[in-house]
Amino acid sequence: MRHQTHGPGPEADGRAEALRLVRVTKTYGTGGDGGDTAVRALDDITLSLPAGTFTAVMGPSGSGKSTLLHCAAGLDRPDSGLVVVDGEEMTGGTGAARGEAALTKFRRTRVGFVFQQYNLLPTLTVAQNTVLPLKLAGRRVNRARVEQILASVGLGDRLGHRPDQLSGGQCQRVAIARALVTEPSVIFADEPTGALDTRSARDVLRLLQEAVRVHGRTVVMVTHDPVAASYADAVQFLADGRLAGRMPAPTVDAVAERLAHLGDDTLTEV
Ligand SMILES: Nc1ncnc2c1ncn2[C@@H]1O[C@H](COP(=O)(O)OP(=O)(O)OP(=O)(O)O)[C@@H](O)[C@H]1O
Repeated sequence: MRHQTHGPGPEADGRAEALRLVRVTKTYGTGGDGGDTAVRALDDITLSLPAGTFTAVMGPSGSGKSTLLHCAAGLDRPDSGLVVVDGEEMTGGTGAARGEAALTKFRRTRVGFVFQQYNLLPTLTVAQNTVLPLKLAGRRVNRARVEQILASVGLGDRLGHRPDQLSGGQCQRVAIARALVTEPSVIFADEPTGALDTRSARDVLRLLQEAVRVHGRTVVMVTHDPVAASYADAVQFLADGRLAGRMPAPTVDAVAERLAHLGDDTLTEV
């Protein structure tokens, strides 16, 4: 089954580039290249995502998905290579790298996040959690606009509730509203449906599609679930820290089949 977004596909010409990674490398641990304890989580990743597209990132455990997301989102710094968001270099391993404060400011205006565990502040209401990124950025809060966004994620009647009064699916919908409120170029979602039941997961995935189709955002989502990936315009596969193919218009079966053979491909490539 394919979950169409009805938006333009990622192959459409003439669209701005929302995210570009150029030769991004990230190694954890010490020992340098070839060292015993060093793990090369990302190995020379070059990737371009057009604006207004929904991409799922998939691969075996340890293949570098979270590291890719974190480096692309400016939550972590690559050792080398460039990350360009909305035409502007966010960070790099060279002298062009931004300072921490500038990077934080850049993140607040250009990117949004949706995490598996929602990351809502428990003492704040739904409305307060949603406007938090605006407050942190010192931006004006347009109350009507916030209410409109919360209504669009089905929480128009829950503005005063706190996270412990909500279901997991509702919490994730608050997180999506929070990611939309700053009107970022790119929304990064790390296993956004990992803690949800099937129905809540479907609602969240449809909202991510709407973020692309209605709000014009670019969504990059890490997932283990072929069903979740089938909501995206394309799947980018990773294996051993390297890109391992791209699948446009993914179906559940095709994604599952490709995942099952990712290791084979890696073997035949070396
Ligand atoms: N902070 C860290 N310190 C040391 N090694 C790390 C760190 N973070 C990740 N790694 C290693 O880097 C590699 C890639 O990890 P990453 O978490 O990006 O993979 P993943 O594909 O997201 O895995 P999973 O699907 O299990 O979440 C793995 O070998 C992992 O052990």
